This record gives sequence, C-alpha cells and structure tokens, in this order.
Amino acid sequence: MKKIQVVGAIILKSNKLLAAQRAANRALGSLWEFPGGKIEPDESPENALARELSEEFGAKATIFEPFTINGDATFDFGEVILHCYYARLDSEIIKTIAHDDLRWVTESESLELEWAPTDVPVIKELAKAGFTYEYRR
Ligand SMILES: Nc1nc2c([nH]c(=O)n2[C@H]2C[C@H](O)[C@@H](COP(=O)(O)OP(=O)(O)OP(=O)(O)O)O2)c(=O)[nH]1
Repeated sequence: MKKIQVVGAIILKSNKLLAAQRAANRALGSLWEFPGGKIEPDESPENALARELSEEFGAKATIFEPFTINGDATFDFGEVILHCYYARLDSEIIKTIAHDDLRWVTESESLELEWAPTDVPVIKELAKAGFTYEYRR
C-alpha cells in the first residue's frame, strides 16, 4: 500500500482553531481537515507546510513544533500519514483554492465537525490539550 506523507497546520488564534472543509470535488470531499497537503520528495515537512499555506491561502506562515501524535488511515488510494505542526499565519488569508469553508472553532465546536478519518485521533487529542499555544519567535 502506497504511503502518502501529509503535513497539516494547527493554526490557533484567541483560543480557536482554524478548521478547513475540503472542497466537495476533491478526495475526502467535504470532510474537515488541517490545512496543508502532501510532502514532496526531498522537502522538509516544515517547508512543505509553508508552501501549502502559501498556495492555498496566499498567506505567509511560521511553522513551530510538531504535535505529539500523528494521524494514520488507509483509503483505496493509499495510506495517509498525517504530521501536524503548530503554525502561525503572518499575513492575511487572501484566497482559498482547496476549501469550501474555513471556520475558527472552539474545542467543543471542533468536535462537532466531521473530520477526515485520519484526523479524528489528532483533533480529539488536540481538543483535550486545549486550543492554546505560545507562538514565540
Ligand atoms: N491537507 C490535508 N490532507 C489530509 C488531511 N487528512 C487527510 O487524510 N488528508 C489527506 C487528503 C489527501 O488524500 C491527502 C493530502 O493531499 P491534498 O490533496 O490535500 O494535498 P496536495 O495539495 O499536496 O495534493 P494534490 O491534490 O496537489 O495532489 O491527505 C488533513 O488534515 N489535511
């Protein structure tokens, strides 16, 4: 089974998480996810995430630490391994090309959304930890 290495951004502001709904016409369409995408060969996860946030949102980002757990789920197109990193947007979101909706959600609101299966253990753990992170740099 093909392994697909994916990075996702945990973007927090005022104790809310930026949740993104995948566009209906994409793989795992309409499910909620961490913004991000596939890591290209020879690319670091951090560089991949900054690139994806630039492509998807037209925004600059600083990437911080990885989250404590990864997501992992198998689909007909392969096994997705999701590596999440805390990230801060350093400029406004000026476009969305991959998502139907973006929402800033609290811990309890996040748990009401229908997440990609890969993300479910990650969002549960993150909601338990709380939507706070000190972005220092
Ligand atoms: N971005 C993102 N993708 C996720 C998450 N959870 C999850 O299973 N995935 C899956 C969906 C896709 O099969 C794959 C990521 O590919 P993508 O379609 O978002 O990324 P991409 O822009 O690099 O892809 P491409 O369409 O240009 O090939 O990982 C998540 O939280 N964020």
